[in-house]
Amino acid sequence: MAGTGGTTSTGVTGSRLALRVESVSKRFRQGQRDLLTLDNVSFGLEVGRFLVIVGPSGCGKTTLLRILAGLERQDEGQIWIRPNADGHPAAAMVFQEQSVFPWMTVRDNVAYGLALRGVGRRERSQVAERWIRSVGLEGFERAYPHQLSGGMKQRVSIARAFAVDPDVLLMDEPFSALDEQTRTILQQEVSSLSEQQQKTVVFVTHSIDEAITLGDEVLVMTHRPGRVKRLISVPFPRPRDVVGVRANPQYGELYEEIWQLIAEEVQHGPREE
Ligand SMILES: Nc1ncnc2c1ncn2[C@@H]1O[C@H](COP(=O)(O)OP(=O)(O)OP(=O)(O)O)[C@@H](O)[C@H]1O
Repeated sequence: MAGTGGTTSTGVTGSRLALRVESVSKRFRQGQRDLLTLDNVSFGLEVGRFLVIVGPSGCGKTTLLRILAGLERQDEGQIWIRPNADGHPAAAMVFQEQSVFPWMTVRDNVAYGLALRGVGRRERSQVAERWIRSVGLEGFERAYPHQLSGGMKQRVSIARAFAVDPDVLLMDEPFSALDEQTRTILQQEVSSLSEQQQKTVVFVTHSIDEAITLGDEVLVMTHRPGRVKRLISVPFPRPRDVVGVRANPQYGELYEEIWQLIAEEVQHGPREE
């Protein structure tokens, strides 16, 4: 099927690469055997680009993100993330589950990563309060997570990730547990904030809609073992209106293209390993 948005090369050679994944494979021990989860995955991403990874359940999306975050180690291949000159962390992760600490106030949750880096109390508070405002939680600085809605807790997680000023944001289905309105509002905020702050983002989702509305590029993975099936450019410029983009005729074409790619994988099932 013809690509509506054009297929990009997995071997990006631009001089401003933010990260590169090269021939990465990963096995997990399951019972008596090693299960190949990621198989020879390679792609590159330029600074400031928003990459969304989609693929059938269990194809290794979270595993790939965890490898990028340094939480898991690949068996083969290499990961390169542009070194950060000012000592800020190269990458920060926003998880699927609400990962805020229930015993900390909103301010302390947002400042947590800064405290780990040894930033002084005064600066921590200033930075945290700025990010609390940016994600629309002004007035809730002293609130505890149990006093917040699910959407508000995810805003805290997002503010915490931005507050440490990482070059790369790794987001694992951060909106999957939210209602549609809250999800749309947070999609717009993450799209706008990442664009304003020139962050490079790797974002995992099950939603084709979310992939197209947020992504500059969509990486479609195969069924387990996960491989790169297609890397698709989304032709909509940013800053982007995440609702307005759905009215673009190319949105429907891209949706159909990505749906077909995933459906092929789901129908074929896992490969021999
Ligand atoms: N620590 C682990 N030990 C053993 N197997 C694991 C471990 N982590 C992941 N796996 C296996 O690796 C495979 C890929 O898991 P992963 O969570 O990366 O997939 P996914 O594409 O993110 O799935 P989903 O879309 O359902 O969230 C699954 O078969 C899973 O059971």
